Amino acid sequence: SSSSSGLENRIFQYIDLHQNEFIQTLKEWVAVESDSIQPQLRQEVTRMVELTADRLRALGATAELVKLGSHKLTDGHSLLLPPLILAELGKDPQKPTVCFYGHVDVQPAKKEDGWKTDPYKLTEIDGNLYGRGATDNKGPVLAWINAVESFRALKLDMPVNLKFIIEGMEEAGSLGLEEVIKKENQRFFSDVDYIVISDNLWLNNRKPALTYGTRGNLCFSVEVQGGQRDLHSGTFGGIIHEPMTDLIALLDSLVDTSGRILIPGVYDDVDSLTEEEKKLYEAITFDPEEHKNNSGVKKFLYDTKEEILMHLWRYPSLSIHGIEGAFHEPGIKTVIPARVIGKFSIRQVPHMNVSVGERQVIQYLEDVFSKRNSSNELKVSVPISAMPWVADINDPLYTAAGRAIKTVFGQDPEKIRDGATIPIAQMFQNITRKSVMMLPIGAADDGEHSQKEKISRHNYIQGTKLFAALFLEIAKLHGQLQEASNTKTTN
Ligand SMILES: C[C@H](N)C(=O)N[C@@H](Cc1c[nH]cn1)C(=O)O
Ligand SMILES: [Zn+2]
Ligand SMILES: [Zn+2]
Repeated sequence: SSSSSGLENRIFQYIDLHQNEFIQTLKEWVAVESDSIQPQLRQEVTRMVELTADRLRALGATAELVKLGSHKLTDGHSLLLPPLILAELGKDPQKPTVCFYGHVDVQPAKKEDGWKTDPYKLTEIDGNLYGRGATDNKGPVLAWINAVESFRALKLDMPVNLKFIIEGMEEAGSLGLEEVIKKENQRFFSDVDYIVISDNLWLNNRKPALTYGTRGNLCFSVEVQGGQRDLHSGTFGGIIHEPMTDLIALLDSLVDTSGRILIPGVYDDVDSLTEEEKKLYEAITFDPEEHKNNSGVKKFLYDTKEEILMHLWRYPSLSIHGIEGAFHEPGIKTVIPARVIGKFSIRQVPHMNVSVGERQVIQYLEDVFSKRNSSNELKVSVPISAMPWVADINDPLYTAAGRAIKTVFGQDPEKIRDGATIPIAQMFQNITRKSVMMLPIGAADDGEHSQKEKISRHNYIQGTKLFAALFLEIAKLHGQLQEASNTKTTN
């Protein structure tokens, strides 16, 4: 771009010339089925974490693998968590220290789910790189690494010190991470100035974004247990309370047809809408039609840009995700399942409280269940509770990122929130008290968690440039801040 310096142009040229190598590494990473949800794939997640640590070490970083212990599965078994990477590159006290957070685990994906390509074989079609984890989050993690690699390959001094915190359990709620952050607050995080996360998407396909808020996620497992084994529906159908019927009634009691959550008290702590906030929504560039096309559905619950964005960002939603134990194969199996587990979650918003939400939901489910006079047993558990996050957009870190975006994309960023969750964001902010920013590089149509997940070649490569430009902007900004604080002290 015309606003970039000679140094930036050299780096950008290097990145352009080496793009096929960067894509090859992404291909190798996508080939690892590092699905953190399915227990039988846990070894692959650990392998992916180790691969990432090796890559960081090849950059010259020190990378420590921190053990996170184990967690309990719904069947009562314990499973080891993959280790967490804490890595460091550079310790110059004159330079600012930027900590990058990312994850290398992925959501489950099978070809039979309806993928047109093998989800674990990165495939380029019309400039898009399809594969599980391409955008969520292996592509952005690699883009950051590629940016560092470019400085090193050109034998350029890194303008900032770097730290990396890379995990393998984000998609399962970042299990074990909070304890490490608390423990490391006085050590690993003590000299960190800024924390950057790149694990969400732009709001449209062309305009880059800076994200200052996300929703939280409170996940529930609702187990209904009848007898000890599945039964023939001809021999027992009509004379017992069926667990699945109870579960469907419970799940059906959660939201109405307009998407409103029916659990009493759920909306009590949602921030009220101010006139000032309303204006923010009016100014945002967002095309509901384009968003609808990205989703593949015929109609949204809301029509206007403002209503849609508010219901994604500042109002809670409840989604039903699945039922364990139910017969789901093709054909009919005339069975009455003995034990079924329904899974749903609430995307919480500021200033809803996680423990209050838990209590409200459990109380409501118990009330609905007791009215059914069922002889079955109900058990509700909360496997994941992730808080919503909001940051101060006026923080200097956002200024630096805005400048880097302008340099690489030639336009100012859209300042957005996101309806999804990055469990660690609010924890980082609450525990470390550092500036936290989300700087996405994926476009709105990247299809995170879907059967068409991709990152475009363009966004992957421009994203790599963006991170390189960010290092330079943070260093400049830090110099300015330092100078300003020195002048103040002298005066
Ligand atoms: C936005 C991010 N890439 C993501 O997909 N986060 C997950 C995190 C999560 C929440 N509950 C369980 N995992 C998400 O928002 O679903
Ligand atoms: Zn993610
Ligand atoms: Zn995800």
